[in-house]
Amino acid sequence: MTLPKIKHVRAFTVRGGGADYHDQGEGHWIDDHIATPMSKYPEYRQSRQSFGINVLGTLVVEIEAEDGTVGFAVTTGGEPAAYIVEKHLARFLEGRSPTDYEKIWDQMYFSTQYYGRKGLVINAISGVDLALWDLLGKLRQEPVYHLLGGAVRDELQFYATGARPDKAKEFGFIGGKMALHHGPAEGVEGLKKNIAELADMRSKVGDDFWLMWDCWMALDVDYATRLAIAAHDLGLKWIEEAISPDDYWGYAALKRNVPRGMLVTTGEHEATRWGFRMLMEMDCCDIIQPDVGWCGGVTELLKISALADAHGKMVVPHGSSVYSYHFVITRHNSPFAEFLMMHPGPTEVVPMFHPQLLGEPVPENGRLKVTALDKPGFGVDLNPDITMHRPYTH
Ligand SMILES: C[C@H](O)[C@H](O)CC(=O)C(=O)O
Ligand SMILES: [Mg+2]
Repeated sequence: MTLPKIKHVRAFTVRGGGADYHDQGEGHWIDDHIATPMSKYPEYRQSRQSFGINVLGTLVVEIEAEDGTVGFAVTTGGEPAAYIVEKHLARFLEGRSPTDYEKIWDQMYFSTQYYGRKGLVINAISGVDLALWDLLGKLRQEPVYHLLGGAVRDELQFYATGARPDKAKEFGFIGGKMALHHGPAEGVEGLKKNIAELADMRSKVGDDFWLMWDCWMALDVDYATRLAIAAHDLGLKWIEEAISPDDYWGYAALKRNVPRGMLVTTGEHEATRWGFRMLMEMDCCDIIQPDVGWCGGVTELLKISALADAHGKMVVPHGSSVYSYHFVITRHNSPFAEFLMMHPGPTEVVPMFHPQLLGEPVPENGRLKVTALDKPGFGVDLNPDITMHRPYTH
């Protein structure tokens, strides 16, 4: 079957939540004194927005085929990513068949390698790749998870990330991951406060509910080791992104240092098969957490996950909403998924990329039936009520 060729690629920016989920209003749990690599500067300790965590905003990529069918995707990247898509990447798609995603990915990656490889450029490539898979699904009238090999189970199971694992337990999630609030610059006092918060939450959720810590790259190996040892009796299931994503040697040391049974996880700020290969060959962690919108998109994630499978590692993508769900349901080594609680409290379950997507499924009782994904492409629409801006054209 010959599919219509790609006619046009467009890139837009959007502000306010959605794929740039750190772009939230005041009083949100996601910006409340969370430990970061910038916490050593007291003036940037209370709020991540103070050092610019939300400067980029959301990137929307639309790919229109000759028959008028439009695939789209959202990721983090905003205006600079829109420039890269319009001025550089679009040339590798227009006039081509949407079936040629391997060649398109290869050309996007190698043509930008001299200024790309990780970060913003790979976010832009991911956005294009996801929009391409959405288009392919729409043209073939099949959900993306069919195109990835089909479901290996009937439903997705989720853990929730947010400040209220006790609420997450009530909502039926299998675990709760909290942001760590105090980093090394807050000394022993801060470390004690961290442990007290974990102890308080453990007393609320009971012994068997998973509790995890997201350290958002804020620690060093020594602090992370001391924290892990202190948290062991409180049943901490995993310690996430404890140190800089560039410090593969530190992760390998941390994995050797943590108490038996505690898992080390990382990878949400890692990209491509080559970055993840490093994490695996150096035995840096137990679970890798690629963000589908930041690691290179679905085309690259398939390679990363095959590598992880061969290394006996689980792949539990970071956030990524529907882009993660359509992948996780197709992989045996992705036994559960993350749900980022975007309600400010967070005391309600709301769609992760609200308000940008329409029809975005949310877990019920911590689960999502595969049938919730049974729509063409990624199964979501762009909300026509959001204000989109197209800063560049080509
Ligand atoms: C809560 C974390 O600091 C971050 O905002 C989200 C994240 O890293 C995750 O969901 O994982
Ligand atoms: Mg994380």
